[in-house]
Amino acid sequence: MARGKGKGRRGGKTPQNRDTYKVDIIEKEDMHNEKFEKYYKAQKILPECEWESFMESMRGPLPTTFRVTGSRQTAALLNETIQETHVPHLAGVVFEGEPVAPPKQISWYPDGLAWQLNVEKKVLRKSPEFKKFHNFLVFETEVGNISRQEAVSMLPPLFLEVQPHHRVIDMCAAPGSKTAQLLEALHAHDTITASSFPSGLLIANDSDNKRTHMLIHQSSRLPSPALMVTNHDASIYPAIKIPSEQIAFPSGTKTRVISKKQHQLLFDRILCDVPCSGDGTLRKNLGIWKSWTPMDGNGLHGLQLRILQRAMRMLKKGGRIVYSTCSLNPVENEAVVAAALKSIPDFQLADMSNHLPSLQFRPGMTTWTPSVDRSVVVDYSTYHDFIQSLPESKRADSKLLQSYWPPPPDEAESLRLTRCMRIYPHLQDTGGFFVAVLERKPSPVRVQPHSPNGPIVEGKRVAEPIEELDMTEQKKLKLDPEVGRATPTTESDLIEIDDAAADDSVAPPSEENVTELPTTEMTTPSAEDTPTSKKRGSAKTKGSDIHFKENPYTFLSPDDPVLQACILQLNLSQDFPATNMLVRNPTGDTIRSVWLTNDIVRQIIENNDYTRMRLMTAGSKVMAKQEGAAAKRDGAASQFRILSEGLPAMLPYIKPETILTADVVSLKILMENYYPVLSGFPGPFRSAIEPKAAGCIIVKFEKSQIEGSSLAHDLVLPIWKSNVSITLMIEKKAKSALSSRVFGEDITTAAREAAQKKRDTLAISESAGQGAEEIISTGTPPDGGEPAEPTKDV
Ligand SMILES: C[S@@+](CC[C@H](N)C(=O)[O-])C[C@H]1O[C@@H](n2cnc3c(N)ncnc32)[C@H](O)[C@@H]1O
Repeated sequence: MARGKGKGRRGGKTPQNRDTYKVDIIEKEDMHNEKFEKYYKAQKILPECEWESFMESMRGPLPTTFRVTGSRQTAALLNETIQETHVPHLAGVVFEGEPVAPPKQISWYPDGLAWQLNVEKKVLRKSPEFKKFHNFLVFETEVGNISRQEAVSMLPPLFLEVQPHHRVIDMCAAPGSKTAQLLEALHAHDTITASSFPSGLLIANDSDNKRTHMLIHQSSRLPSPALMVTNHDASIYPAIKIPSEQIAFPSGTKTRVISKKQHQLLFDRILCDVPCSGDGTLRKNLGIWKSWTPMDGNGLHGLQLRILQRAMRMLKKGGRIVYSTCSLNPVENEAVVAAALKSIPDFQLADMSNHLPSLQFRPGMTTWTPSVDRSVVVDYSTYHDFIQSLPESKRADSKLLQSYWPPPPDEAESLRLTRCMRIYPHLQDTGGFFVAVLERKPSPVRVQPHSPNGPIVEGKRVAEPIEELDMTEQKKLKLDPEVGRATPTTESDLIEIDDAAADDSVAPPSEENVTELPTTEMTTPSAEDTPTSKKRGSAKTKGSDIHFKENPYTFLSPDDPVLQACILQLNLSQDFPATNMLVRNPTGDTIRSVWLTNDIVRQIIENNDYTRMRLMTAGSKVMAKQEGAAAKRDGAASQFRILSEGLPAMLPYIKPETILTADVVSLKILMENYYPVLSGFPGPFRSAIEPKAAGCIIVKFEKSQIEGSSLAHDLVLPIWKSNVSITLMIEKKAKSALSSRVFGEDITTAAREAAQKKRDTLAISESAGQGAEEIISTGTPPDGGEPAEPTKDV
C-alpha cells in the first residue's frame, strides 16, 4: 500500500501498480470501507442521487477490455477479423440458459480498436464459442497484437495526440501499456510490412529498476529506433543535452550560424501517469477495500507535484502534458494540478471536453477538504483554519502541506480546474480515473502571412524550423547573469538553458535540474567522436552514476567490417543510416547484437553520459550473430542475421531486388520443418535461392488464398540459408501465431513436438518408466549442425 514512507512512494507496490491481473479474494458483502465512503461523500465528488449507483459499480466486476495494437494498418486488419469473424460467431451464444453478449467496441476509442467483454470466467472456460475466442485472445496477446488494458488507462495517450515527429517522455511508464500506445502513435506511418523511421523520440522512464525490465519487454513488441528506456526518479529527471541546430539567418545570399553548441532537449509531449493511491482501481484491486485511508493520497501528493513540475520544466512552448491518476482523491488530482499551475507560469489547462465525444466524464472539482488524519477529519476548509486549530507549539511540525487544500474560489476559477476530467465507474462501466491536460503557451512568433523567407521572430527573420531554440529565453539569459551561471554575449554563444534554472521557487532539491553549460569536454569533439573514428562511444560528462551497471552504448563506425558485410549481404541502400548502429560494450565490438537508432536517439547518447540518464536500452535491436558451428561451417560472409522484430525497421533500406519472393506453399514447408532441404521447395523459389550465398536472406511471401490457407497480405521474413537447407528465423510463439492465422492451425514443428511430448508423457506414466528421450524428436538439421530453432533475442 502506498502510504507515507516505504516502497509505495518511489515506485514499489502502490495499489495500482500491483500485477494488473491479480485480485485479492474478497466477498461482495465485505466491499465496504467506512472511511472511503465518509471521505468521498464529504468531498461531494458526485451529486447525492448518484452515490448508490457509484458504489454499486465500485463493487461490481470490471469488464475485460483490450486494445488491438500495432500501427494503423496492422491493427485494422486484425480488428476486421474480430469484427467479421469472431463477433458474428459469438452472437446468440446461450450459456446455462442465459444469453451471453459478444464483445463490443468501446464507443470513444478511435477507429473501434478497443473492445469490452462482460463475460464471467466460467463462460470463457466452458462455452465452446467463447473458449475459442479466448484462445484467440491469449494467442494474439502473447505475440503482441492485442493488449489487455483497462479502458480508462487508454485515455491519457489519446489526449496527448502524439505525432511521429514529436519528442515525448513518459515519466512513470512501467509496466508500459500507455508507452505502447505512444509508440504506436509515433509509428502511425508504418505499413503492414515496413516500419517508418519516425524523426521523433519516446523516452519511457520509471524509477523502479525491475519495472523498467517489464517496460523493455512490453515495448519489444513494437521495436522502435526512436525509443529509449531510462530508470530515473522522474521528479529529478536530468536535463538532456543535444547539439543545437545550426540555425542560419538568411540575409541576402549569406547565412549566419547562430549556435553550434548544446542545448537542453525539451519535449513536445509529456505523460505524467504518476504513482497514486489507486482507489479508482477498487473493482480490480480488491485489497484496497480493506486498507484504504485518506492518508494514502496525502502521502503521495508531494511526489506527484514534484513529478508534474519537473515535466513542466522539460516541456517546449506550445507543448502538452497529460497528468493522470487512477485515484478519485482531489488531493492527488486537482490539488496537484492547481499547485503546479500556480508555481510555474505560462501553463493552462486545455479544454478537451470535445476530444472524445462519446466519453462520459465529470468536470474537475474546485473545492474539497483534505483529511488531516487517518480517521477522516475533514473539518478545515482552508490550510489557515487547520494551522490555527493546532497549538502554537505544534504548528511548525505539521507535515500537511498547504497545497493539499483548494485555491480560493476566484483562483480555482481562473485556473479553470473544471477542465480536469473525472471518470467514474458508473458512467461507462469502467474503473475510476482522473486526467488533466496542461498546455504551455506558445512562443510569441509572428508569422508574416506571405513571407517568402520564413517566420519573423522578435523582428528578425529566421530559418524554419526554429526547433526549441527559444529566442525569448535566450534574451532573458543575456539580461540575467544569475540564471544558469551564464552570460552569453554573442549569438554564437547562445545555448538553451533549462528554465528550471530560472525558477528556483519549486526546484527539485538537486543539481540535476540545472543544465550544465557546455564544457570543453562536451563541445569539442574528441578524436573518438569524429566521423572517421572507428568507434563512437556515449559522452562521459560529470555526474556519472558509478552504481549504474548497464553496459555502455557504442556506435559503430560506418566502415566497421561487420557492418559493411551486412550492408553487402543485404544490399542496403545508400541512405541506410549506418552511423546509427550501436553495440552494448565499451570497445564497440560486434559480439552478439546490434541496435539501430534514429538521429535524435544517437545525438542523445553521444551528448550525454548514459549512466547519468540511467539509460537501460535504446533503439531497436535489428541484428544478431547467428550462433553455432553450422553458421561458421556455412561460410557466410556475414555471420549476422536480421532479427524478425528488427526487419520492419531495416526493410525500407533493403533494395527490392534483394528480396526473394515465395508463395504460401513454401511458407508451409518452412512452418512444418525446422530445416527443410532446398530440393523440397517449389521450382521458382528453389532456383532463386539455390545460387544465393549462405547467410541471411529476406523473403517476401506473397498474399494468396488457396485451399487450406489464407495469407491476407504480403509477409516479409528473414531466413537463414545453409548449404542445403533453409530455416525461418522467427520466434517460436510468433511462428505458431502466424501458422494459426494462415493455415487455421498450429502446424509448426514445435507444436507437433509439444503434442508428441504430451502423448509420450502420458504413455510413460501409463506404462511406468520407459525412456522418453528416445522418442522425442531432436529437430537436428539435415546439414548435421546443431538444432538452432531461433529463440527471441534478449
Ligand atoms: C501508475 S503506474 C504507471 C503505469 C504506466 N503508465 C502504464 O500505463 O503502464 C506508476 C509508475 O510510477 C513509478 N514511479 C513511482 N515513483 C516514481 C518516481 N519518483 N519517478 C518515476 N517513476 C516512479 C512506479 O514504479 C510505477 O511503475
